[in-house]
Amino acid sequence: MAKDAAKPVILWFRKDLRLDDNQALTAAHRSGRPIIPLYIGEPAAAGTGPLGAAQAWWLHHSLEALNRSLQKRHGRLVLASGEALEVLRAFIKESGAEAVFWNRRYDPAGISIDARIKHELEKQAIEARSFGGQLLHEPSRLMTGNGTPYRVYTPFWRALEGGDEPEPPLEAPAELRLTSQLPTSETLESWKLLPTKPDWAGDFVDLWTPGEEGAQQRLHAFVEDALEGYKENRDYPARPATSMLSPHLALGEISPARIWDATRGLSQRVPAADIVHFRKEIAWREFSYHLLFHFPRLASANWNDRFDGLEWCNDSDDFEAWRRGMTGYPIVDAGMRQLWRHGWMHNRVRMIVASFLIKDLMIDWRRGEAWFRDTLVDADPANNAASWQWVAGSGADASPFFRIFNPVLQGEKFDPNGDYVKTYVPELRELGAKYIHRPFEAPKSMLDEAGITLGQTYPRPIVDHASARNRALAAYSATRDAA
Ligand SMILES: Cc1cc2nc3c(=O)[nH]c(=O)nc-3n(C[C@H](O)[C@H](O)[C@H](O)COP(=O)(O)OP(=O)(O)OC[C@H]3O[C@@H](n4cnc5c(N)ncnc54)[C@H](O)[C@@H]3O)c2cc1C
Repeated sequence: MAKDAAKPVILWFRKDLRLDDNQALTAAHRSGRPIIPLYIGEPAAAGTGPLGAAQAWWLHHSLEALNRSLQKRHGRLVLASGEALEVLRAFIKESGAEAVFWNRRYDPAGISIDARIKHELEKQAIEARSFGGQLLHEPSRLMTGNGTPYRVYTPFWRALEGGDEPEPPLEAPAELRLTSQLPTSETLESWKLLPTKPDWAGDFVDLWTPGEEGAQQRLHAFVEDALEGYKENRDYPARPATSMLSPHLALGEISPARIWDATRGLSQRVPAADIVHFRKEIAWREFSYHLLFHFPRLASANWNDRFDGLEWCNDSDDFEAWRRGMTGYPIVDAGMRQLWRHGWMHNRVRMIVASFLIKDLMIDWRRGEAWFRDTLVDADPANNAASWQWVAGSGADASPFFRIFNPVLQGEKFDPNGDYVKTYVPELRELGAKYIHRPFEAPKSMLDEAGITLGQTYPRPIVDHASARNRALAAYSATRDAA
């Protein structure tokens, strides 16, 4: 159907808060039609679920940054809240737009909302076009030889690595033709995305610069300074060794194709092993989305239903101690406090704290997943659920349940001098490396010298790891027997 080139196209931003490598934006630009850049605050009840508090902070700043980028191109972002279809219909009516373009999202709720919207708009003869770009490849692009989805990471990675290269990223259009009469926007302040009393996000700004410029800077700095040595260093939480791009990816301020592209042509300078290992992590994100897309129940149900019979303890005091970083295991407490302070946690430590919650405390992985969803600036429906299920042992290609991290040995291996612990658990700062991960074994004289009184200035362990491990293995074995 021929469309009137003077009629605007609504560019609906979602988890793609960028102008760079934005397929929907480029298509809207190339259509020659004036653009209405729109972001819709969709209510949790519409199916998308509530936005986590930490990510709400990020979203506020990211929308401001996107607005600034649009202002540089003589436009601005229009904000509206409500059910997406209703909002789009109102804007279509007001502006006379004949088309709506967006980039696809791949979480189950997003998919069903978008499918319905597309159907309804097309019924009204509105052109509704969706594009890729949140992932390197569409989740159905890579399938096993039998045409079924992958359930194991390594063959998935081989298919990704051996298949076609991702499409080269698109440059942001230098100029944009935006409608001269933009519809009225709600104010960002009225959305109340920022915490007020108390402002627990005060330290976030020390670490993060939301928005696509911040994402590009982070990528550049990582490729220049940390990619070399990534394979070895990435497991040590005290080293600034990983990209910290996850929150930027979560809201689409940078595309995976742009990141992938930045790792091309570096083989003269950076060992291939580091480049491949970094790409493999990007591929874990692809794999998580592949799983969520093909097995939507991954988000909330045990992927392996054998785990449905596992008897959880779900003790509320233990859960609270874990959330607050007061378990008496320094590496666990450091991780949980890093999460409070910066809305982010190092991957190695995420694995340790998740294992501790699930196996040492026997608390259902879904409670941990929900807490992470609320507190992580990079909360991501696919990565979060897939990773929690990976640690629990209930997921696809998961770590076996009986592989239970010892929080002391993990700390000693990956934070040998205790630098990471000392950053986030200052009350242990004066303790030497020998006992920093096991203060409960330190001689009293040494604790006195370090100003530590166990049970007062720092907690005693809330569980004994060896007994907790036996309890977990017994619970697991009972499930197996029942199966
Ligand atoms: C219990 C648990 C929960 C997690 N929840 C999330 C989450 O909500 N959001 C999230 O983005 N990641 C999650 N992860 C995965 C991982 O911890 C983070 O992606 C990573 O720490 C982000 O730091 P980075 O950007 O510096 O990673 P880098 O090491 O620089 O890796 C680059 C990118 O690759 C992807 N990536 C890296 N590791 C993984 C992984 N194990 N699984 C999937 N993708 C990965 C991320 O997109 C990351 O930004 C979780 C891991 C665990 C164990």
